[in-house]
Amino acid sequence: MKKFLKGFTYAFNGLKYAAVTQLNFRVHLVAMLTAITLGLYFHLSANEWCWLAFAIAFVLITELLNTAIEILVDLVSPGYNIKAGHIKDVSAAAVLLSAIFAVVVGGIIFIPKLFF
Ligand SMILES: Nc1ncnc2c1ncn2[C@@H]1O[C@H](COP(=O)(O)OP(=O)(O)OP(=O)(O)O)[C@@H](O)[C@H]1O
Repeated sequence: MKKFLKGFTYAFNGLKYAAVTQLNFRVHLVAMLTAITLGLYFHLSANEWCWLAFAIAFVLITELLNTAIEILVDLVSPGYNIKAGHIKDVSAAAVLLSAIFAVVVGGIIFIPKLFF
């Protein structure tokens, strides 16, 4: 049980590290809070909450994995290496795609409620 709880501590340390060191992660957290606030205000349906929760989790998870990959690349390849650059670029592209997906989901849910 102690070991199980320690696993949570490590995971929270990872979240804290990402929040402290990564501006993008903080931006995503603010976007998440904004989306949740709007969701509460507009009384979203269960289906809409599911899509929103999925989009939010998807972005945060890809950002966390991107951060882990950046750290790993810097660890194994501290100097300039074209492949290290490609790895970071591809990893960043995954975050970009997930963010576009979240914007599309947010748009589908909120644009009709905000403007029509
Ligand atoms: N070791 C390297 N060798 C070659 N190119 C690199 C290397 N490290 C970074 N790059 C290039 O520079 C870009 C930015 O890298 P960097 O590590 O600053 O990422 P970042 O997303 O700005 O990270 P952070 O969120 O820590 O600021 C990468 O996407 C990659 O194209």
